[in-house]
Amino acid sequence: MAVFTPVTAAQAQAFLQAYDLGALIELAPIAEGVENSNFRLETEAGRHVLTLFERRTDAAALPFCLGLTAHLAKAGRPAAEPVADGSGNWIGTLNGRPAAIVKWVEGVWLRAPADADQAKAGAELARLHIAAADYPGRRANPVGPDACQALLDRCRTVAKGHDAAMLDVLAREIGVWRALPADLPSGAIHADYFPDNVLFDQGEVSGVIDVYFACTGAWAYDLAIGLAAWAFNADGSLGRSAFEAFLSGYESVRPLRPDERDLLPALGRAAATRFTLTRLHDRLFHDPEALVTPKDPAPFFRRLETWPA
Ligand SMILES: Nc1ncnc2c1ncn2[C@@H]1O[C@H](COP(=O)(O)OP(=O)(O)O)[C@@H](O)[C@H]1O
Ligand SMILES: N[C@@H](CCOP(=O)(O)O)C(=O)O
Repeated sequence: MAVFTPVTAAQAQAFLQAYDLGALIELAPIAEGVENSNFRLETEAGRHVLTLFERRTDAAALPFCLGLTAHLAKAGRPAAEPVADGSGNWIGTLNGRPAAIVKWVEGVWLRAPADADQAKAGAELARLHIAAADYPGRRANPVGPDACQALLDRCRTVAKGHDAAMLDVLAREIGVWRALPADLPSGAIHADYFPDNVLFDQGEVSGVIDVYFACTGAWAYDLAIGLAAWAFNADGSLGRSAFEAFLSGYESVRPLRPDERDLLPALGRAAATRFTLTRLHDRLFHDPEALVTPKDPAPFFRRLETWPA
C-alpha cells in the first residue's frame, strides 16, 4: 500500500471546504502504487482520488502534470481530469504536502493482458502522444540520465555484493543513454505507462492515470517504457507475442520513423536502466514505517539481456 502521509477523515473534510464537491462521505487509503499517497474520496459530488505528492513529484512539476491531464481529457483521451478548487487552483496543501483531487476513472488494471489488450494499450499510448503534441507545457525528465546518475551515486554508498555489481552495469548503461541521439520526434510523454496505470472497462482502455512522471521526451522512449512494462514476463524474460502486439497497436496509430525503430533496443535499455535503478534505490533506502512494498529491480535488470535486438 502506498500511504506515506496519513490523512484523517476530519483533515480531508477540512481540505474539501475549498472545493465545490459537497461533504465527505468516505475516505479510504488506496492499496496500490509506490510513489504518492492516494485515497479514494467519496463526496456528495461523486468518487474522486485525493493524492498527496511525495518524494519524486515536486510541487513545481504539478502544473505541467495536471495541465497535461486536463489537456488530454479535453482532447477526448481517457485521462483523470483534475478538479479545481473554488479559486480555480488544482494544487493545494494537506498535511504539509502538495495535494490534488482528480476524477475517479472506472475500470481495473489487467494483471494478465491478452495480446488484444496489449494492442489496445499500445494504440492508446500513441493516441496520447498525438493528443499531447500541441500541449505547450515543458518539464525535464525527473528520472533522466542526470537524475539516475545521482540515484546511482547514492545507492553506491550502501550497496554490497550483487547490488554493487548491478550498479557497475547501470553506470555503463547511463553513459550509453546519455549519448543517444536527441533529435527524435518528441513531446509530452507519460513516462510510467505500466499496466497498473492503464485501466480497462468492458475490454477497452477506460483510463490512463498517474501522470506524475510525465515530462517532455522522445515518443519512442515512452514506447520503449511501455514495451518494457507490458511485454515481458514476471521473471524479466521477453513475451514475444505481447511485444509484437503492443508495438503493432502503437504503430496502427503512429508508425515509427526508421531511426526510431533502429533506436528502440537502445531506448529499451535506457528504460530498463531507469526502472532498475529507481527500484533498487527504493529498496536500499526503504523506510519500514511507510506503508509501501518496494518493487523488485531484478526483472528490469534482466531486460538489459532479454530486450530483442
Ligand atoms: N483517477 C483514478 N481513478 C481510479 N483509480 C485510481 C485513479 N488514480 C489512482 N487510482 C488507483 O490508485 C492506485 C495508485 O495510484 P497511482 O497514481 O498509480 O499511485 P502512485 O502515484 O503511487 O504511482 C492505482 O493503481 C489505481 O488503483
Ligand atoms: N512503475 C514504477 C513504479 C512507480 O509507479 P506506480 O504506478 O507503481 O506507483 C515501477 O514499476 O518501478
